[in-house]
Amino acid sequence: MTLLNYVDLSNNTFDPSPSPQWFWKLPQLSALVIQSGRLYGTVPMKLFSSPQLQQVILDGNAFNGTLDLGRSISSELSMVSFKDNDFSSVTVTSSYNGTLALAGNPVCDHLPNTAYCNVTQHAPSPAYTTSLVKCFSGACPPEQSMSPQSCGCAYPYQGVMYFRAPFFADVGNGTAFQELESKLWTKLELSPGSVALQDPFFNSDSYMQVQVKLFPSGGPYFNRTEVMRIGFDLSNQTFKPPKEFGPYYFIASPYPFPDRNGPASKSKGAIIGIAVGCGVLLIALVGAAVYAFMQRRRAQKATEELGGPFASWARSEERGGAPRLKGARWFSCEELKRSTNNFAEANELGYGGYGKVYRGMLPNGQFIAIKRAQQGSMQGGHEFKTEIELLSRVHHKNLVGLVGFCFEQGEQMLVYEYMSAGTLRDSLTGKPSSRLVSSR
Ligand SMILES: Nc1ncnc2c1ncn2[C@@H]1O[C@H](COP(=O)(O)OP(=O)(O)OP(=O)(O)O)[C@@H](O)[C@H]1O
Repeated sequence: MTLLNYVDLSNNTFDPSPSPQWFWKLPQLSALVIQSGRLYGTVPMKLFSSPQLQQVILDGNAFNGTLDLGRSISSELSMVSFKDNDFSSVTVTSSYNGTLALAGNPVCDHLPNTAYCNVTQHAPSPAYTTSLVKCFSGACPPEQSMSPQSCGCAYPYQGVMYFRAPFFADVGNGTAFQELESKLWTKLELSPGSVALQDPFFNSDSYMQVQVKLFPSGGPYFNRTEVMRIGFDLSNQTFKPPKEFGPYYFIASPYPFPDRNGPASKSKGAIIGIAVGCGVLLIALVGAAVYAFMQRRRAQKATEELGGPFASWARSEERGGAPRLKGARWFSCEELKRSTNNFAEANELGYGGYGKVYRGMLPNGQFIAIKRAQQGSMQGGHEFKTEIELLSRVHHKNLVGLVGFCFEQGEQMLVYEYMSAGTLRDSLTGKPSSRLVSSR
């Protein structure tokens, strides 16, 4: 606590209370600001003799009785403001040369024309703004401003300085603001005159707000390092303003670096880098497309080499490869449909455990018997393959030879040589064989 030098407790909802003891027990205190703090009673005289004290702003409270600054007023004290309190009298010695503001106290009913009671004493002159008269007139493009040093347009580093408790209330105080300008360009290592201050005013928090513009000296822009350095010095309050400005904080505006303004302002190196990168990417994409195309062609060729049925077999089968057949071939469903006139009823030869048996005729005139598996007798692909491999190997004069098979579109069909003489039973019973009904 003893190290506190700046106290601002304004606008809090404290319980109404008299002046706290610590008011005059903080040896380092330089500014005491409690506006609308619900304080009442008398103000202890000791407060004003605190050795470091420069500023007392206790507006909007309910202090009453007599305001007595005492006889040993701190030589540092320059501002005492008790506006809108209930003081009925005031005692101040001639040794005090600073500002005393008492507007809004009953005492001013008796002393309306004194400087203490002048309501407008805070703004006696127009707000200070850095002069550009030597630059004649002339407008700058958006985001640029005219430098008071070179009179040229440039991109300033700018922001707002908030002085929380300046020791003066006159926003037209040219001497103070010129001192601030000079300290800014000196401490921030800028060219003399390259600082512009604009329209200082007291905001609703009673902070003095000043728009600050700092101009580059070697061109229209600051570089990143300079912006970081200046921004750090102001934002972290490494920069110390003249004493009468008191404590402050700084809110910077974003800086419009040249690379934000589009590709035209990008460096040559960056453009070359981007172009090379795009070229490499394009070559890689073309290479990938050619490779994919070649792979597809190879896959198609391999499929064609495998042959229709075996390719189909390979697609539908996970286990095993194409069947190894002897003298039997693959038929497409379409081919067998045509040969039986779309499996016409008239071409049915019989019905066995496997399913219906149809008579058919191939385009070369060969008759065939087609055993078409019905739903219940369908085998797994692997079993079907094993069966046709086995059947294709069996050749005997008393056995019907396997001509081929069909395995696609959910069909399993075995194609045999057609026995025109019918079955053994037919021969025994003397039943004649049926006439072939062909689609042709
Ligand atoms: N190669 C063929 N040539 C002419 N007709 C045939 C031929 N194979 C079968 N058939 C006819 O189809 C009918 C059914 O034959 P299929 O061999 O399917 O029955 P199956 O003799 O009961 O034997 P399985 O029970 O093993 O299927 C036979 O009765 C016959 O009339």
